[in-house]
Amino acid sequence: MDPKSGFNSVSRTFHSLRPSLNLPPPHTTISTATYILSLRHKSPSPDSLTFLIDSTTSYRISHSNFIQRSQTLATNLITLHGLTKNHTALVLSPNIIQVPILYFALLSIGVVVSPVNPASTPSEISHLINLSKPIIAFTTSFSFHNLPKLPLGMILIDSPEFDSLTMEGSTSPVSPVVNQSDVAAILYSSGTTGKSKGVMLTHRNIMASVAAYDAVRIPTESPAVCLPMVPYFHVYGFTYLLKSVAMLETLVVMERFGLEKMLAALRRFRVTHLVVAPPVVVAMSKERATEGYDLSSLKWVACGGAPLGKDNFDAFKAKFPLVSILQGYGLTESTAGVIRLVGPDEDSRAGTTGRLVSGMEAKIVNPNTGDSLSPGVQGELWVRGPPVMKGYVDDPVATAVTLVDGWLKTGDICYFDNEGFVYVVDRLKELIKYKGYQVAPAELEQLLQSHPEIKDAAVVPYPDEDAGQVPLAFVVRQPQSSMGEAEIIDFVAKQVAPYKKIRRVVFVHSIPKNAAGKILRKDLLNKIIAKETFPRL
Ligand SMILES: CC(C)(COP(=O)(O)OP(=O)(O)OC[C@H]1O[C@@H](n2cnc3c(N)ncnc32)[C@H](O)[C@@H]1OP(=O)(O)O)[C@@H](O)C(=O)NCCC(=O)NCCSC(=O)/C=C/c1ccc(O)cc1
Repeated sequence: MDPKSGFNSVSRTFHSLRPSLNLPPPHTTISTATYILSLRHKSPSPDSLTFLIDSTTSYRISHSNFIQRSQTLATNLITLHGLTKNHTALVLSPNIIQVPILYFALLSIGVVVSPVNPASTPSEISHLINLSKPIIAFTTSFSFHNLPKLPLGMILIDSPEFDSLTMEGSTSPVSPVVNQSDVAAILYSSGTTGKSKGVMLTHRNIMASVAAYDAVRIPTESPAVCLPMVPYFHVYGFTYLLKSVAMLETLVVMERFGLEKMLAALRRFRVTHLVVAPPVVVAMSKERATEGYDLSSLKWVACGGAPLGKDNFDAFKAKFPLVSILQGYGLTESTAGVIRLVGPDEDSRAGTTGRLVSGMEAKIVNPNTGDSLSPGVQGELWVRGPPVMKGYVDDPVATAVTLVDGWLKTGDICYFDNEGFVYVVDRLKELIKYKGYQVAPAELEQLLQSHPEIKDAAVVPYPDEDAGQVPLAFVVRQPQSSMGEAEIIDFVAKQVAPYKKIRRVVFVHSIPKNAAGKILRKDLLNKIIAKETFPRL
């Protein structure tokens, strides 16, 4: 293996250059929660250290109180609500202080956590429920009306009843035997096409994700104060908050993004680590956007979920030269970040998303020939290692297409340089990334095609300065139809979560397809970008 790039020219595989993972032997019975608690002894901070701060009320929960509450909750969920190992619990909530307590409690008793975006519509939620078959739901007073009845009902986590469940009753931990190979969480991803799929992540997958942070942990004089401005219902926020338990960090919890609210919280709580998707970096970099805010505590911005353009990186660095931007790359299917930049030494490398995290291998594969390619050559990124998912729930076909001999085919076109840094250059899979969220064109196309006045439709990613990409629809109307753009946008908006909304419509006479009937999305997109106008094609 070349020690500089990590490339083995015989196996044609890239290997991680980071320190190795510290995981228990795979057959030991241990839950993610117990594993995370075992990592905490490495930190010098006392247990009385604050773990959670509600950014609105400033209410605080210490690390020791967090553990106590999640253990009390776990016991009560078993004894009072009949939850047992291998049940699935749906969690429909924005980022509120109760969510980390709930996740940790469920993981400790082997109940499968299944978090869902609370902005989802009832029909989207029904689809996810059909996949993961939860027995109980945990939600808030704002979202409960979107849920159907489940066998063990629902618990409102923003209620006094939930507070009692976390504080009253036995604190003696209940510990069902949990195998590392047991499913710990089902998160949702579009995969490469169509409707959402349930991604099964095992306890070991999540342990590996936390262990990768642990392997490169940099000792700090005072504990990190982190503000994850990403949703806890996606894998990025989900794993970030778990690693913050392991590393005895402080988490500032903010329910919804607003630039000024976020800047005020950064200043007030002396945040050192901000965790975001690119639109937040773009918003902070704009002229005068941060005027009047003392952000001198900020040391690191972790940025993932979508690529951060070089111009955006440069604009941020010009404004905040002392803040390190550490990009990362990961998928729900890889239990979040599998490629990351680490430490201040690597942050000056604009354009790269980092190096393979501990324990990972990768290949760059020519999508046409299947050949594994060398450093400097572009191809599809395949990754293999302990955080790679078990598979998609009840979907052996999609699983077999995506996982080949343990290799996860990412659908992203990348290359490695001679020092093991990865550059993401294009996307093979047909996905739109709106503000770091996945939007599957096929799902929107099916909705459009269900309208009686629409004869055919295609949806493509259209570049957008603030959101990264927005869904743009090409629509062929029925001959007598005179429906307009607003009507079409509204028709779709009523049926999908807001991040999936169609943002622009172009009327055309036909949709270009190949001989097999596959929409030629790139052709449509290229025509429009070349012309920069929206003519009838
Ligand atoms: C903070 C963002 C960037 C911006 O927030 P926002 O502008 O308020 O928008 P929202 O995303 O909250 O909501 C989308 C839309 O829905 C609307 N909305 C919202 N909730 C409502 C409501 N309850 N009622 C009504 N309207 C509403 C909201 O107003 C907004 O409308 P619009 O302005 O038209 O876009 C937000 O979009 C965001 O957190 N995005 C990140 C998503 C994310 O975590 N993606 C990661 C997926 S997993 C992954 O890729 C992992 C990568 C990874 C990589 C490296 C690692 O090391 C680790 C991990």
